[in-house]
Amino acid sequence: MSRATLADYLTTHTDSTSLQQLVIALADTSIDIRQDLAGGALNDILGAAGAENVQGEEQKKLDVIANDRIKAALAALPCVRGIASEEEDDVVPAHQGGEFLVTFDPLDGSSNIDINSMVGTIFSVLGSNADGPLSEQEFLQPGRQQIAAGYMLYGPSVMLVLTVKKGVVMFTYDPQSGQYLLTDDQVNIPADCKEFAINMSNQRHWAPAMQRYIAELLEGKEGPRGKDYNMRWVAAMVADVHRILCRGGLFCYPWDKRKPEQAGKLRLMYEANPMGLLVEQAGGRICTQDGPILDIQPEQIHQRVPVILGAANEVDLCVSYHQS
Ligand SMILES: O=P(O)(O)OC[C@H]1O[C@](O)(COP(=O)(O)O)[C@@H](O)[C@@H]1O
Ligand SMILES: [Mg+2]
Ligand SMILES: [Mg+2]
Repeated sequence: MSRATLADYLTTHTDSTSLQQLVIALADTSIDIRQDLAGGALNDILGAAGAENVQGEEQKKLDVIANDRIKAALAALPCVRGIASEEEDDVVPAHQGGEFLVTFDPLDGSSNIDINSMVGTIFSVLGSNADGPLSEQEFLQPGRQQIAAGYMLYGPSVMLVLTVKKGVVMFTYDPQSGQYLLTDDQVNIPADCKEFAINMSNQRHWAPAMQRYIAELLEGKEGPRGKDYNMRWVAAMVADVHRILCRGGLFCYPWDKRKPEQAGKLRLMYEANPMGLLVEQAGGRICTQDGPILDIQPEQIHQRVPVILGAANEVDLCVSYHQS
């Protein structure tokens, strides 16, 4: 059976050759990151890098390696005006005449590296008409304005999942041909589900509305929801969202009272917005307890948000509990 390559898909689904080049460049970096990961301890990629990122989180060696690979690949493209990364303190200028801004989480789920479990790279593409020196202000666009978004998932197989706002498609890396080949063009998140993902160890710290919503799921058939729910938690948003794009479900990373001043754990520009565009393009929903994430006007590039995403009816119900 002959399958479309990533390049074939891009040629037929976007008129912009520069966007095509940009996505191909990101795909190419994932092949290098895959090689880094494949050697594991043999490649000396495990463990801490010995530094913290701007958000005070310990950087793993692979956070830094992946960040440097993606930064170098994007900086080489004339269409890229600037980048913002979870692992960079400030926005990084590339080419002043470039039309795209790229934000990314070079390695999501980095606590999984040392246990040889799933990780990924998440990216978002925004436009810019600005000229003159790059500013952080240009990046502060609501998620709905994204031009494209996606992720590469490094699991038993390597996958690239993409939206150019024409639905969501999944490609699987074929080591024999060295190409990403189209393996799913019918990605859809059903409105109802029987599976949820949340870090239950934080339960006692959540807002009462979130505690009530999850408690009712746990009551199963005997409770108000009248059905049993299964639970999963990979500790890498990229892998949890991938499961939801494959077989439905709900994912939450809510606000918690240990750090009341911090809106949530996940990053708006590197995680929530790109995943949000994918989820909405697949028919799902993504919200904070107050409403749609893709409508949030960002105030700064490293901003965090609480996240409730996946099956539309579950997201709506969970949000409604916070409003009563
Ligand atoms: O360890 P916790 O609190 O369950 O958090 C897991 C969450 O943290 C994250 O790993 C954060 O991502 P990074 O690895 O990019 O910092 C999410 O992917 C994931 O959902
Ligand atoms: Mg992350
Ligand atoms: Mg990361």
